[in-house]
Amino acid sequence: MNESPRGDVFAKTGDETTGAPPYGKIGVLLVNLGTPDDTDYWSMRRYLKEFLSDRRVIEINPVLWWPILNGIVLTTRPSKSGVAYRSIWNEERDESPLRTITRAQSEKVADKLGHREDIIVDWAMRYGTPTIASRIDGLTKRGCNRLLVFPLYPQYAAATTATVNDTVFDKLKTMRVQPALRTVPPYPKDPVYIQALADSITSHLADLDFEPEVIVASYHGLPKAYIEKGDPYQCQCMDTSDALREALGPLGRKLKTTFQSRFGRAEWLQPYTDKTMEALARDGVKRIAILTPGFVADCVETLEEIAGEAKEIFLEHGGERFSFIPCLNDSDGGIRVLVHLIEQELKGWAD
Ligand SMILES: C=CC1=C(C)c2cc3[nH]c(cc4nc(cc5[nH]c(cc1n2)c(C)c5CCC(=O)O)C(CCC(=O)O)=C4C)c(C)c3C=C
Ligand SMILES: [Fe+2]
Ligand SMILES: [Fe+2]
Repeated sequence: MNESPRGDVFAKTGDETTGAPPYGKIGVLLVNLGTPDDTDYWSMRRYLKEFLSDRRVIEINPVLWWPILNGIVLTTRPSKSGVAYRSIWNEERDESPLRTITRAQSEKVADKLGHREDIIVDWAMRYGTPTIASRIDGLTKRGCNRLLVFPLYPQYAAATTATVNDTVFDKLKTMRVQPALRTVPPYPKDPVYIQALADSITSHLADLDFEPEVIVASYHGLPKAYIEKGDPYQCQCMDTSDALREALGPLGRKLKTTFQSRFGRAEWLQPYTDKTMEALARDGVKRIAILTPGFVADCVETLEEIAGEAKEIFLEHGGERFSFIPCLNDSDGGIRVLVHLIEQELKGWAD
């Protein structure tokens, strides 16, 4: 670790006479939500336990939540979620799509910033591996005394963005020599992000053999109570949809916003995606396309819940054509968004 009392006096490329580590680089750390290491009961349970023990995610009093989590959730949910993960698992690499795509994003962003020898790009997961702490250790060992953390969420929720930042701050608390720190803020209306979404919709629709009557923008849900406590998440999702509608021109009139992935019995943000699928089909809508603009990478929530389950619901209730528009992932447009935001946040550090 970079914890020598010599701190800032290290030479840029390391000190050959004393063996002091290199110094003077900027670390960029992309962080997504996380993912289980495997789909069996115990791997799923370990992952869900870490995730659902996070007080930024489940805000119920822990004395009340602990017996529910250990008595009900962790006995039933791991098997159910394991089935969902198995249906989308990347068999070739034996890992979840979220991990494959996040790694690819990190590698492509590193390529794009390759002309900058002082920048090192890496990735981590908030839950599961690679951990944020291990990757901060890695970056500081490689000479990063400045760190830009990028929580991969366009819209801010305490359950996602804040918990990534908390974990970074917790790691820094343990370090004698801390790197200087910046975090990438949410970017719900960023023009490069909005244009990339609009382009991905128009190019996807151009390849379809049908014209959708409705285009659904489905965001991950959040308990309504969290919004009442101050999360700007719902407003930021609406901001994204409004900006996207404008960027799409006349096609934008077809755009409808919904919220997916309700968890537990409390009320979550509405309209719910699954109920909307049913209602649209019952109202006679036959053809839809659906995108998930709040997800930077495809994952179980988009590939299984939307491309799988939501499609089934729509078709079962009388819909005829359904097309899922993938996340921006490591597409040229997706990487352009990430690089643009990184360059914007590095101003003054790396111009
Ligand atoms: C994109 C933003 C996300 C918000 C906001 C969010 C809030 C949130 N999620 C849960 C519960 C679960 N989420 C699960 C998976 C999951 N969630 C997000 C993103 C957001 N979550 C992603 C990217 C993923 C996919 C991870 C992957 O590996 O593919 C799961 C696990 C899957 C399952 O069992 O269904 C749960 C559980 C809560 C409670 C919450 C807000 C309070
Ligand atoms: Fe989630
Ligand atoms: Fe889900």
